[in-house]
Amino acid sequence: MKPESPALLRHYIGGEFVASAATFDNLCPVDGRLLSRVSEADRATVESAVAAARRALSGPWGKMSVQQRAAMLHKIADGIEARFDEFVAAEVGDTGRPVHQARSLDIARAITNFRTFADLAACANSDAFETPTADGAGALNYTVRKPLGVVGIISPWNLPLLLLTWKVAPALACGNAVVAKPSEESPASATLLAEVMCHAGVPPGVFNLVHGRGADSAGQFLTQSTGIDALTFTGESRTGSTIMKAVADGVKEVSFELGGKNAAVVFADADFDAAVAGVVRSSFTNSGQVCLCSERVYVQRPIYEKFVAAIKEKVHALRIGFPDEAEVDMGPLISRGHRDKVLSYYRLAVEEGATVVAGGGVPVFGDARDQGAYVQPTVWTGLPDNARCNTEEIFGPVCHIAPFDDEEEIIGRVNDSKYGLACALWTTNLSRAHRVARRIHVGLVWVNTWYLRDLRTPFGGVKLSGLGREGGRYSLDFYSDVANICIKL
Ligand SMILES: NC(=O)c1ccc[n+]([C@@H]2O[C@H](COP(=O)([O-])OP(=O)(O)OC[C@H]3O[C@@H](n4cnc5c(N)ncnc54)[C@H](O)[C@@H]3O)[C@@H](O)[C@H]2O)c1
Ligand SMILES: O=C/C=C/C=C(\O)C(=O)O
Repeated sequence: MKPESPALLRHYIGGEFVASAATFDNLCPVDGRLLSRVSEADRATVESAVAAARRALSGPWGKMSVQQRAAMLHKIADGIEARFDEFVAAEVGDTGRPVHQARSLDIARAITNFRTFADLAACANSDAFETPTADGAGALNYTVRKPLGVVGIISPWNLPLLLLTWKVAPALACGNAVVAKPSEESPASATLLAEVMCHAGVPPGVFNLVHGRGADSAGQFLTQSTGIDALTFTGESRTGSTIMKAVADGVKEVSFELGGKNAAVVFADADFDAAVAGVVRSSFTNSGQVCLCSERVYVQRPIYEKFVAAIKEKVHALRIGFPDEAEVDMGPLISRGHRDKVLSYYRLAVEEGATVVAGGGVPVFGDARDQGAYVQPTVWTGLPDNARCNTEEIFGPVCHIAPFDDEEEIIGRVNDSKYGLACALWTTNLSRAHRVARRIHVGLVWVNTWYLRDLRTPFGGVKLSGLGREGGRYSLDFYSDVANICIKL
C-alpha cells in the first residue's frame, strides 16, 4: 500500500492557512522518519503576515477592552485543552520527548501561559500620582499601557509550545498583533495553535504564523521587516547578537532569552539524596535541552567522591526509550545535526583530559531508534574550569562535576562565565543560601529545587544569557508602551 503522503504544514496569515512552493522536511528524532513537509516562507510571505498584523490593529481587536482580550485568551486556553492529546502528539512527534513530560510540562504550561496573562492583564493596575504645584491646585499624573503594535516572535525547538506561548500570550493580552516564527525543528504544535486561534474566533491577522529557518529565511526576513514594532526572541546567544544588529537601524524594542552555562552548587550540608536527585533532574531533563540545565556541577570537597559515585549510579539507571514508555526518563536530542554538535563535545572532553564517569557515546538499541538522534547521558570529572566543555553551552544530557572548598571560591568560579542565566544551590543552611544567592550573577537562583516556576516572577538572564525580563508585570511592561498623562487640576 502506498504510504500516506506526509502532511503539509502551512503558514497562518490573516486568518487563512497558506502554503508556500518551497518546503522543508520535518523528521522525527526518535527514528528519523519523515513526519511532515513544512512550507518555507519567503520574504514576501513574511511581509504579508506583517501587513495582516498591522491591519488587525485597526480592526475589532484594536477596539477590544483588556477584559475582552482576557476572555479571548481564556478561549484559546480552552481550545488547547480541548485538543490536548493532539498537542501532545505534535510535540512528541517533533521532539521525541517523553509523553509524560509533554503532558505535565509542555502542553500544560501553554494553557497556563494563556490563562496567567489573561488574568494578569485584566487585573493590572497603573501608577497615579497627585503632584503638588506652586499654585496649590496640584496636578494628577497617571500612566496608561498601550500596545506596542506588531510584535515579531521567534522561538526555539527545545520547549516549543511552552516557549512560543510564553511570548504570544502576553503580547496578545497587551493588545498587540503578532507574527510568530517557530523553530524549523518543531513546527507542528505551533500549527495546531494557529488552528485553535482560528476556531476561538481570534480576529484575522491578530495571530500570524510563518514557518521557515533562520538565516536567509523566514526568521531573518521577520527581523528585517520595517513593519514590526518590537521583536522577542528565544534562542542561542549568537543568534540574538545577529538579530540585535538586524533590528538596530529601526531602534526596535527587543527581549532576548538566550543561552546559558548554568551551575549547580552542592554544599556539604545539603540534603544529600535531594541534591543528587535535583542535579540529575537539572542536568538531564529534556535530554539536557533546557536553557536552565546545569552543565557545571560543583560539590563541596567532603562529599565530592560520594556525590560523583551517586550521580554515576543514577545516570546509569536513566531509562532512554520511546516517548510513550511510562517510565522513560530521556528521549533523543532534537536532530542528528544537534547530536553531531553534542558528540563533538563528547570527543572534545576526552581530548581535554576529562574522566568519563558515565556515558560519552551513542546508545545502541537494535531497533528503529538507531535511526534517531539519541546520545548517552554523560558525566565528566577532571577538567579545569577554563576547558571549553566547561565554558561553552553544549545543550545536551551532560554535566561536569568539580570539587570546591569554600563560599568565596565557589562564588567566584560560578560567576566566571560569559553567561548568567540560572543557578541551583543545595544547602540546608538558609543564611548561606540567601547570602550566596544574591552574589551569583544570574537572573534566576533556585535553592534546594530547580525549575520551580511562578509565572509572576521576572525571568531572564544577564551577560550573554539575555536582555530584559519577562514574566508577570515584566511581560506587561515589555509588551506595552507605557505612557504618562499629566492633568493640571
Ligand atoms: N533563555 C531562555 O529562556 C532560553 C529558552 C530556550 C532556549 N534557549 C536557548 O536557545 C538555544 C537552543 O534553541 P535553538 O537551537 O532553536 O536556537 P537558535 O538560535 O538556533 O534558533 C532559535 C530560533 O531562531 C531562529 N533563527 C536562527 N537564526 C536566525 C537569524 N539569523 N535570524 C532570525 N531568526 C533566526 C531559528 O529558526 C529558531 O526559530 C540554546 O542556546 C538555549 O540556551 C534559551
Ligand atoms: O529552555 C529554557 C526554558 C525556559 C523556560 C521558561 O521561559 C519558562 O518556564 O517560562
